[in-house]
Amino acid sequence: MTADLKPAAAGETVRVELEDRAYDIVIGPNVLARLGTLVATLAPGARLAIVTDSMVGALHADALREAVAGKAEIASVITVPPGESSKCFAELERVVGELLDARVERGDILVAFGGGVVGDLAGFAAAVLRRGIRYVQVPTSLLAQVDSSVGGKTGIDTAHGKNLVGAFHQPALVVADTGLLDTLSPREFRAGYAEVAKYGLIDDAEFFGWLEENWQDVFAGGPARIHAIATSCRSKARVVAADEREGGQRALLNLGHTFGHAIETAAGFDGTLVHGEAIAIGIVLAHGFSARLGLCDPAVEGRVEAHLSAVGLPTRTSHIKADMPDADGMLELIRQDKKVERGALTFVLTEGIGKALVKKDVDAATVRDFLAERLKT
Ligand SMILES: NC(=O)c1ccc[n+]([C@@H]2O[C@H](COP(=O)([O-])OP(=O)(O)OC[C@H]3O[C@@H](n4cnc5c(N)ncnc54)[C@H](O)[C@@H]3O)[C@@H](O)[C@H]2O)c1
Ligand SMILES: O=C(O)C(=O)C[C@@H](O)[C@H](O)[C@H](O)COP(=O)(O)O
Ligand SMILES: [Zn+2]
Repeated sequence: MTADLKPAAAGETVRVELEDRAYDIVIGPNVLARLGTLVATLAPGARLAIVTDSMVGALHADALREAVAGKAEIASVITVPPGESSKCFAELERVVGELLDARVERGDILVAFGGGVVGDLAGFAAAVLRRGIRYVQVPTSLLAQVDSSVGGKTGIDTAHGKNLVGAFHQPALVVADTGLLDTLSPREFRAGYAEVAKYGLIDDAEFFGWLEENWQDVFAGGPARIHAIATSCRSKARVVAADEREGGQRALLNLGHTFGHAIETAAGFDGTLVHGEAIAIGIVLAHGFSARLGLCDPAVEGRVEAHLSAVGLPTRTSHIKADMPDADGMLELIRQDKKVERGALTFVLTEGIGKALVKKDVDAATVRDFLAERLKT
């Protein structure tokens, strides 16, 4: 462990600079204990409505109750089933109904206590309830701590694809207690790691190199893990502050997602393939496709795949399902991507490690031919 990681061991606060909607991401071990004080400062007298999933609730709801005891009243605790299938209209309707039953008011605060599924669903409920109430993200998975709790993308999936119904609604605060990750399954930790590696691949080759050297320490916990989470949050906060609604450079955070979301949708939202795993495959495909278009050296894909595969992530569709749609079927799913403009495809591609770029007007037939080849591997 290098000496420069020591200050981060105690944690760090990252600011998302968004003028009157700026907020802090408080990162570190035991920061959950500060939640009551932080919320009472943010909104004195506000009641809290907690949204969680049954896995996180069973493990950590008591700690959350303790953290807010005497500081803020809990109006309601709403529990959804764990997993991607909860990001749907039916669960949204149920959550909103329970919030209204509890007479949660505009001045109250919703607390999204869970992984990215709870964060996206609860954030969307907060965006639409009484035309918008404030919410606090308390992310409990690695993926949620490094990505989904920051930036205000909220929403649900439909049969047409991922995140197709939603809203931009920034949280008022993010409290990422890194100690909560100790109960996360190795599979879910690995899935979140795909989004950590993504930040290095977008624009920070040094961070990617550091991950290649130190990923085992990140998995083990301690200062390296906190360093990886804080570095990821700083990176995302910078991009979101510069382009909140994805008019331009925020699309870089979608590296691996055009292929990845299509693969995740094709696999069904049943847990066969979780988001981070689909993104790992999508990241490898994005690098391979960049090489195919002559944007980068083919060796780059090999380096990326070697790292993701070393940590235990899937990197090929054949690892997952025998009955994936064919290349035409995948292309149809890709056409639902939110970056499509006037029917033309946009991909986040790369010129090398840490050199991602947004490429518009990508030829659909070239994508189909590339996929036809790759879906066999
Ligand atoms: N809004 C965004 O910017 C953004 C960014 C990335 C991903 N996402 C979305 O996030 C979702 C994926 O998030 P995820 O990977 O956190 O999945 P998730 O919310 O399904 O959590 C993964 C699993 O881990 C469990 N879990 C969470 N925290 C735990 C803990 N501390 N201990 C034990 N178990 C725990 C959950 O119950 C669940 O079973 C996807 O829907 C994806 O689209 C959104
Ligand atoms: O915050 C962003 O912007 C991202 O693209 C982060 C992604 O990791 C995340 O999966 C996001 O939900 C994808 O957004 P979408 O707009 O492509 O649905
Ligand atoms: Zn993602």
